[in-house]
Amino acid sequence: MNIKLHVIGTGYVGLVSGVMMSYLGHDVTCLDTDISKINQLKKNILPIYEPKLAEYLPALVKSGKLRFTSSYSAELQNSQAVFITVGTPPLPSGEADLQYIFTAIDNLCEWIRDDCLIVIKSTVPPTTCNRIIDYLNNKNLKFSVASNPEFLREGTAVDDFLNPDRILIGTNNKQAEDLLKEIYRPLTTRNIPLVTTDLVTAELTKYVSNAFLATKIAFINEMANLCEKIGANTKELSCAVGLDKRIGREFLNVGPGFGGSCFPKDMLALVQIATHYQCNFQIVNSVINSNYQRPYDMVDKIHYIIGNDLHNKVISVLGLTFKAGTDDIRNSPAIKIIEILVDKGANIKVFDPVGMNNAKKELKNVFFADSALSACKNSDIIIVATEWSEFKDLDWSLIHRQVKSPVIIDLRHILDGDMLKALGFKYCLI
Ligand SMILES: NC(=O)C1=CN([C@@H]2O[C@H](COP(=O)(O)OP(=O)(O)OC[C@H]3O[C@@H](n4cnc5c(N)ncnc54)[C@H](O)[C@@H]3O)[C@@H](O)[C@H]2O)C=CC1
Ligand SMILES: O=C(O)[C@H]1O[C@H](OP(=O)(O)OP(=O)(O)OC[C@H]2O[C@@H](n3ccc(=O)[nH]c3=O)[C@H](O)[C@@H]2O)[C@H](O)[C@@H](O)[C@@H]1O
Repeated sequence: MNIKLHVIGTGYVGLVSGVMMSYLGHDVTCLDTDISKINQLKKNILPIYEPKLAEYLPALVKSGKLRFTSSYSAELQNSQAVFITVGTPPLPSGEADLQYIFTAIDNLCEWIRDDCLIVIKSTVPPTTCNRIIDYLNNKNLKFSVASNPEFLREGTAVDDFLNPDRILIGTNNKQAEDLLKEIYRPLTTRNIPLVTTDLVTAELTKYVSNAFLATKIAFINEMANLCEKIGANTKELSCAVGLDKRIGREFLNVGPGFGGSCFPKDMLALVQIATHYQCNFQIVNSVINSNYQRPYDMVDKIHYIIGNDLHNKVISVLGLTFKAGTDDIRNSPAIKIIEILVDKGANIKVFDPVGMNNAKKELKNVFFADSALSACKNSDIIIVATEWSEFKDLDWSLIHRQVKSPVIIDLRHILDGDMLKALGFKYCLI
């Protein structure tokens, strides 16, 4: 059965969810108050870089099953469910800022029909849905509210949407549950697990999942520090440890620390939630502190290799986004490392295959090269900060001839160290 839906917010989650729910057969209107984004989308231009998404957009728009708008209007009266996917950034305290959620709710209420289901897909602290219900009740409005947290990752969002490990829906009434089950039926008929819970359990599950994944990363990064001192091979260690099914290989890749718009903010929000309920979260706090320290450790390593005085040193940084496959630089460890190095007086040359435009808005006093090769010219040290696969395929022999000093520090463990050493590079891992 095709269902009429609105998706509020066309960011990394809203746009993917809107496009893909339309692909599942529903009639979807994506609404964002950012007019420039909507104007681009109306011309079939994606305002974000997300692999595969562009393959779906034009045909769905042409078929009339996917529409874009920048205004809350009477068109909302057609919708049976409205998914809210606006941002929930951290306040200075770390608590999630819910202002965008409540603004969206205020705007919606004027238009949606009485039986419309409001679905919160944004990551929100437990009890938020109940708070929304109380807020609506105080205005004498009786809309149903459901929680449907999203687990997709940037860079693989389309595949993650179509093949999730689970779909999670939190509801407090059967009609809401049934409608959400119907919306996801094209996926659940393929045996994708659908978990139903109450509202607060669904909301908390999202934070616990992100916190567990972030903990795995911080844990292996800490172990990598020991590997380096002892002379153990971190990559082999991660593989061997991860082969234990109880542990699992995923999220054991050593790197410069976790970044992105979610892990860092959700860890802070979880601590705030725990504190509110007088729970002392020692593990989560340690993970936050350990990850905060990580870029500084990376800079110490650079000092160790090329000396304490960074003035007159040319440092080439390959990769600016918080991970490969996205143009998102929010909380990117690469950006943090560069900022620390700039403060120390280093000359920084940078290149990223898709993140340059976003980085230009953020980074000051660095040289933006137009290719990886050009970024590496006359370099004293090359830092690989994001795991873009194209960095593996660079002409390293040519780069070797053009650097001042042939040193590479591979923060992502993606390059072929033996090949680079054979070319004459000093190849360092973390
Ligand atoms: N980025 C990701 O990969 C994932 C994010 N999440 C969660 O999803 C939520 C959204 O995250 P992103 O998509 O990254 O955010 P984003 O910042 O990319 O997009 C949010 C969008 O909402 C729009 N917006 C804000 N207020 C609005 C309003 N009142 N009406 C209509 N549009 C409005 C903004 O213009 C923006 O386009 C957050 O809670 C996040 O934690 C969950 C899973 C994955
Ligand atoms: O709530 C969210 O926003 C999303 O957050 C993460 O997705 P995302 O941030 O897009 O990307 P990840 O692949 O999880 O990477 C996060 C960070 O951890 C780092 N990472 C990841 C895996 C690893 O083994 N090592 C590692 O350092 C990445 O480089 C990146 O900086 C979760 O994986 C998603 O399930 C969740 O929906």
